[in-house]
Parts: sequence; C-alpha cells; structure tokens
Amino acid sequence: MTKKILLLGSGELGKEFVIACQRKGQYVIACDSYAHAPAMQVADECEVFHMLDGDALMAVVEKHKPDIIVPEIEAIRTEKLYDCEKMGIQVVPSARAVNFTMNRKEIRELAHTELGLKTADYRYAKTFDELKAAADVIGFPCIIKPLMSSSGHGQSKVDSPADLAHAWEYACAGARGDVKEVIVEQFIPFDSEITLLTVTQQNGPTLFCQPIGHVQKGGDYRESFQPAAISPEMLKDAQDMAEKITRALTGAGIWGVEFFLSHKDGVIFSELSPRPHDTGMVTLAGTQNLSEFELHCRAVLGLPIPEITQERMGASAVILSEVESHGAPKYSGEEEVCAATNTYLRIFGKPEAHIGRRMGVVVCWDKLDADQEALRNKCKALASKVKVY
Ligand SMILES: Nc1ncnc2c1ncn2[C@@H]1O[C@H](COP(=O)(O)OP(=O)(O)OP(=O)(O)O)[C@@H](O)[C@H]1O
Ligand SMILES: NCC(=O)N[C@@H]1O[C@H](COP(=O)([O-])[O-])[C@@H](O)[C@H]1O
Ligand SMILES: [Mg+2]
Repeated sequence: MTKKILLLGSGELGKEFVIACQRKGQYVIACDSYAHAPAMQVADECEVFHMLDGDALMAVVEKHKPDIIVPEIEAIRTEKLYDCEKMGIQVVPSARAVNFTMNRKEIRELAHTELGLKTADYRYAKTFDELKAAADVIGFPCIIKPLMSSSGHGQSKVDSPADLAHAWEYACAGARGDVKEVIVEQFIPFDSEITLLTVTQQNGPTLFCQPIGHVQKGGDYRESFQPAAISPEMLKDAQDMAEKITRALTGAGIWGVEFFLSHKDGVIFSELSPRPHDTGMVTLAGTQNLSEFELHCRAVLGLPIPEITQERMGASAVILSEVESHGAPKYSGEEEVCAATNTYLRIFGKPEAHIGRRMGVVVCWDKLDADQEALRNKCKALASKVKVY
C-alpha cells in the first residue's frame, strides 16, 4: 500500500531512505531548511522551511496530510510531533523517542537513572559558575557538550580548569535551539566504540545488526567498519542495553545505539539515534543482506524482516570539504576511486560545500575473513583522493 511519508531532514541519510521507500512504491515529501538538499533530489515533492518553527511545521503537515512522519535530523520542533501522533499520524519511531533523544539530559536520565544503564559519570550546568563546580566534581579530563547538538557541534574535551571558559563559549555557540545548558561528562578512555544498529518492529522481535566499529574526530565520524570485533559477553551486554532503551522509548524503526568498550569498565552506553546512523553508511557496501536504510523502511512500513545476515566485511570513510564552495561544488578523484575493486563512491550532492562539511563517502568491501585493517586503510586512502572545489 502506498503511504505518504513526510521526511523531516533531507541529508545523505534521508536520501538513501527515500530511495529505499521509492523502491517500495512509497510517496515521499522531503523537507529541510535549504533547497536542493540530497534527499530532495530523489523525493516526489519537497518543502523548504525552518523545522524548528512549530507553526511552519504544522502548516506543512496540514498541507500534505502524511500517513507517516520520519524525522531525519534533530533540529525539529519535536514537541509538535506529539500533536501529530494524536492526529493519527505515525511518527517514526515515536514522538516520545524523538523528543527524548534530541535532548541529552532527557535521554541520559532515562538511560542512567530510570533504566540503570552504565554511562560515563555526568553533571549538568546552566551557567559558567555551575560548569566550574560540575567539572570540579567530574574531574579532568572531561567532555563538555550542549544539551542539544549533534555531529559534535559545541563539544570539547577539557584537560584543565584553564580550558573551561573556552569550552563554555564553544558549547553555547554550538547549541541548537533555545536551551542554554551543558552536560559535563567524565572522559572515558575507551579501547574502541561501536554503533549497534537495532531494529524495532511493529509485529516482530527486536533485531540486531553486527556491531559497527568507528573512529570519531572532534565528535564527528571519520571512518566505520563492520563487523567490529567484540567478545560475545560484551555483545550480549550491548544488545541487552539496546533492547531496554529502545523498548522504553517505544516505536518501530532502526536505531543507532552507541557504546564505548573498555577492558576495564566493560560496555558503557553513550547515546542513541532513533533513525539510521551515519556510521551505518558502511552497510551501503552490501555488508548485510539489507542495508540500514532498507531495514528502516521495512520497519517503518510494518513489512517483514525475516533475518539480518552479515554477507561481507565493509569499511566506510568520509569525504570532507576542505574549502568553502562558490557555486555548485565540483569534485576530483572519482577516477581513482572507481578504478579500485570492491568500492563505491557516494557523492551526496549537497548544494554548498563548507570547510569540514561531509560531502560524500567511500565504501569498500571484502570477504568476511579478510584483513580488516587493510580494508580500512584502502578505504581511507581512496576517500582522501576525492577533493571538493
Ligand atoms: N564521555 C566521553 N568520553 C570519551 N569520548 C567521548 C565522550 N563523549 C563523547 N565522546 C566522543 O565524541 C563522539 C561524539 O559524541 P556524541 O555521540 O555524544 O556526540 P553527538 O554530537 O551526539 O554526535 P552524533 O550526532 O554524530 O552522534 C563519541 O562518539 C566519542 O568518540
Ligand atoms: N550525525 C548526524 C548525521 O550524520 N546526520 C546526517 O547529516 C545530515 C546533515 O548534514 P549537513 O550538516 O552537512 O547539512 C543530516 O540531514 C543527516 O543525513
Ligand atoms: Mg554520537
């Protein structure tokens, strides 16, 4: 049955989701705050407006009367999604999940205080004086993040009290929305970190993908690989925590549940996205029988997912712009990437490049018993050949 899907956020993750939906005959209206966003290029219709503006959001909902609303970013007037649910619209995965995960305080209180998941020690601060007191309790180094931000915006690691003033300014400048409060987290010297893609279904059990290992810089992802090596005990702990928190948040869809792994402290819950995860773009390499976008699409539409199988080893590496574009961005290096075996280049088609903006990704694959480090190095080397100008 064809459903009308309103996609709130139209970046690279949304683009792949739209393609998955259209292959199932769905009708998608892609929204974002700027025109020609990646998902708009493949959607049936598009709307450009500020999704933090509740009136504008509800006007678009009234205009299109969607069956399903799929948030793709966090910068949305998410409280309005409760009203949408009351109107009978399916919100993905649920208005509750979207509201909790867009605010680090809400999700941390649910995860740590209510559900008892192991997290880094933390405090909150609304003023610089509160920040000094909080950092004093947590100790150094610590990580400071705005309560509302993503992709590492406003996040910094603080090694000593002397760095706190800068971290406060940086967090305030990088915060989204109107909440001027930060979380101060104990710095976890983890051995590795993973995203556990978790699928909750309307009619079926919760399913897990093989863990995805990833490397972040400045709070933003640079490379990912699947499957990540992890002991059966740690995997079980991560799955149990993912099960608990997704159940508490309710709804159907894919989730990216992030964990730190430490030989000393075990599995530590970090945060989760109630939507496809950027590190999960590695599944575009055909690592699984169903990519994270296909899984999200099926879960959202209530279609069966008989099983998730790991077919290949995969790696992804991001293409970041080193320049500010003047006019439509152009690219070089495609030939070198395409000359490599078992490799795909995915340019997202963002209409503007900014320094540090993710413009594309390279994914590579090999057999499941291949040398993972070699595959990751190959992928990173290929991604570094692509230049934006
Ligand atoms: N307490 C911590 N200790 C050590 N490293 C941390 C801590 N918190 C965050 N990091 C590092 O920063 C990265 C980004 O943090 P986090 O996921 O909280 O930010 P985000 O802005 O929500 O990012 P995204 O939206 O891309 O998931 C983590 O993946 C990890 O590498
Ligand atoms: N970590 C969250 C994430 O990766 N989100 C992805 O990035 C886009 C925004 O990119 P932009 O900032 O370049 O417009 C979002 O629309 C989403 O696809
Ligand atoms: Mg994260």
